[in-house]
Amino acid sequence: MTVSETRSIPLVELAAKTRVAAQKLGILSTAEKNQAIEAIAQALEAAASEIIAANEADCRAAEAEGIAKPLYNRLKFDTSKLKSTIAGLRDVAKLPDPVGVVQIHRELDQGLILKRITCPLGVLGVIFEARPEAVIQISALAIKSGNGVILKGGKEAINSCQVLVKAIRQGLSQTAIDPDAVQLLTTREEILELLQLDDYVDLIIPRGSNSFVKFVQDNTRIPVLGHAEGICHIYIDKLADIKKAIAITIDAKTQYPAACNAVETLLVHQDIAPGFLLEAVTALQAKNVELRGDDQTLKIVNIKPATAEDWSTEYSDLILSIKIVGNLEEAIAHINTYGSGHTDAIITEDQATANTFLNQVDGAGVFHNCSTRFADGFRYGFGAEVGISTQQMPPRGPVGLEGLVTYKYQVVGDGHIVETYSGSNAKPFTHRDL
Ligand SMILES: NC(=O)C1=CN([C@@H]2O[C@H](COP(=O)(O)OP(=O)(O)OC[C@H]3O[C@@H](n4cnc5c(N)ncnc54)[C@H](OP(=O)(O)O)[C@@H]3O)[C@@H](O)[C@H]2O)C=CC1
Ligand SMILES: N[C@@H](CCC(=O)OP(=O)(O)O)C(=O)O
Repeated sequence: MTVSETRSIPLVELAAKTRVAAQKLGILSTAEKNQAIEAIAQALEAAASEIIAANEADCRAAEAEGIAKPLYNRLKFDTSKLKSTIAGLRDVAKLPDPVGVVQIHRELDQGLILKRITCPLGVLGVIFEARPEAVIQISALAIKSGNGVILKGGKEAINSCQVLVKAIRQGLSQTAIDPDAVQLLTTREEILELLQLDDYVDLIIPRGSNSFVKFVQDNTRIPVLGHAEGICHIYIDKLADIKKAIAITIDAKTQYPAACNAVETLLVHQDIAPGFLLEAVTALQAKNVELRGDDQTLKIVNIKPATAEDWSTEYSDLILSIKIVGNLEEAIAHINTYGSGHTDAIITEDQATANTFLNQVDGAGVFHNCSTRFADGFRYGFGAEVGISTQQMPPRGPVGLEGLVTYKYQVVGDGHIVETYSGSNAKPFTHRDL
């Protein structure tokens, strides 16, 4: 039985309760929020066997449905993943509180003081794929940033999500935070309903395909922070160190092929192509990567031909397309045409070439001589991430605590009026930063 089937109240009431809980949460102290995160960590540890059993049930069902191996690996939530996710949760508790940060403190005139102070957004609606650790990471980030959250995970992870949210709410019940601050939805129908609740939900974060993110944008008045697909590239420059290039390519493709920051297309400078490709293809095939090349590549190595569709495909699997380019400009043009603004890397020992790439590739992450798989909130020191924003406006890339707060301007005077500062005798502002 799903949570929605057992839910006794309409979604609008559930969202209203989340909003009330979030309003109380938003004004709690850092210590109270950190205590709540620790209580969740302990509740998850206590529920470990139930969590693992629920996930095993999800994995069995997904296997019976013939889930692809990389997606199965993303769904699988074993003891070691649980332990590392709980460690990440405790890392979030150690991070500075993103709420109440004074970003601007300025005297406008004597006794008239402006402050810009960060505050929570309110209630977040986060829709994500079948990745159980996302439940824990997003809940922790929401709590620490003072926000309520309504979660919806991928259908394959339904049992895992239910048990995890049950444990999180159980943990919260021992703390100053109302468990209603964290809610779980389980069906697509509920998402459609959620999108209409602009009186209760302040931000929708869809993690999914471009078409799903667009669907959400087209069907809600709530602001949307899109986390869409990752068509990530690695450009192997003519002055690349071949050893580094191969190690980075293998990592970016095979370390977690279903992740959105895995590489999908390799662009290779024509001058280095013969030497690099012979070695790289052997190494990639040894890791069971299926390779698809353009006409130039096929002249050097015996792999499948790529079609035009390959350049705009996110495989989420052990498949990699390869294209030979004449120069850096061609590589940048290809990425800016077919990429998804997620993460792209250049491998080169030439700093000037690297700088041109880092400046001219338009994306949330531009990397030099390292794997695209570093695009991740935990690895950036954010403790965890809500996901990786692929939109142009901030927050962009891995979204951590700072991406979940807004700010307000606080102005304190002592009877000050604007009339004093206008007209021919206008008093000048001091505009002095304090
Ligand atoms: N940038 C980022 O941080 C992330 C990007 N992605 C990208 O998302 C893409 C797809 O990932 P995938 O695993 O297939 O996830 P899906 O797109 O299949 O699912 C993601 C979530 O969206 C829901 N959903 C999908 N379509 C609809 C719809 N039409 N109406 C309502 N709900 C919908 C799913 O619900 P249900 O399961 O119930 O069908 C699930 O909860 C990939 O390109 C991946 O890179 C994924 C995660 C993070
Ligand atoms: N940052 C994460 C990947 C981001 C993410 O959520 O991707 P996805 O596997 O598409 O759900 C990681 O490096 O594992």
